[in-house]
Amino acid sequence: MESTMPATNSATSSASTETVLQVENLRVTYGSFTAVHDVSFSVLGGEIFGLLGPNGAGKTSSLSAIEGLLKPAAGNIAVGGYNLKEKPLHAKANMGIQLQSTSFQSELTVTEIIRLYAAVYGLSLSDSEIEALLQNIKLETASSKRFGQLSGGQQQRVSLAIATMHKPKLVLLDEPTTGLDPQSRRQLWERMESLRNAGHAILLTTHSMEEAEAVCDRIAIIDHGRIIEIDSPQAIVDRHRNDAEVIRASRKGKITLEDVFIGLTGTAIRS
Ligand SMILES: Nc1ncnc2c1ncn2[C@@H]1O[C@H](COP(=O)(O)OP(=O)(O)OP(=O)(O)O)[C@@H](O)[C@H]1O
Repeated sequence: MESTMPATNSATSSASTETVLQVENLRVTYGSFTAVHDVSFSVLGGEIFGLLGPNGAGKTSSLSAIEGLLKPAAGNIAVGGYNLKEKPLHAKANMGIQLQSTSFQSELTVTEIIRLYAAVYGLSLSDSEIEALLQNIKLETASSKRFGQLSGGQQQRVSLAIATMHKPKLVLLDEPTTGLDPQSRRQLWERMESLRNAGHAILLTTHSMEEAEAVCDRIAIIDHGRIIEIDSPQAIVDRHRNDAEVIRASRKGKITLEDVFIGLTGTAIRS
């Protein structure tokens, strides 16, 4: 079993001591197939934590279990101190889940969608609060545009704003920047960092090593449903820079996180 205690490193300096998400011995099965084997990790307030892994490694299955969308075969998940099994409503009230853009009604305007989801969270937002929210995501001039008319980056910003409007302790993002251009990706990274700096815990899945290095304070590399490394990106690179497989994977004369990732998970294409 991996240690559930975060390693100490300079990248986690904004992290608080509050464990916002605790995952212990999580197991997810589909029939007789075990997709996630005894996965354990924790995420602190003020920390961005990334789950990295090849296709089919078990990232989405782990996230879905944490979101309460699928029932784990075994293990414990606690959010904000509330056990998801025993206090599901309390645990879920502490989570903000970024929905895919396709989940939103494309014919509604941005303001209508924000009002709709505010109501779902039991929030009543005044016009000036909605205006402030739109300003915050630089969409003040797009309030009456239909959601379907927004660019991918704008849709992602609305989606993240909705996921965080009830100020959840834990924010869950499944491949949040896939398909975005570099400008939109940078803006989203800045939003994540400001959430982190405001004390939220952020758990994201990503295939991007660049993203992991740029924004994640710590990462877990998951392969075949098991965590094989957990630490800050730099500490993981430093720990494996002399591994023969990592040196073999190196392409640019210096060891990158991607080289370590390939060295640890292999070069075989996953289904
Ligand atoms: N509903 C399902 N029924 C059966 N097997 C499933 C189901 N969902 C996922 N799996 C399998 O579980 C394993 C983990 O899948 P999961 O989607 O969690 O991986 P992932 O790391 O998110 O992959 P990707 O990067 O491709 O999104 C894979 O082998 C996948 O085929």
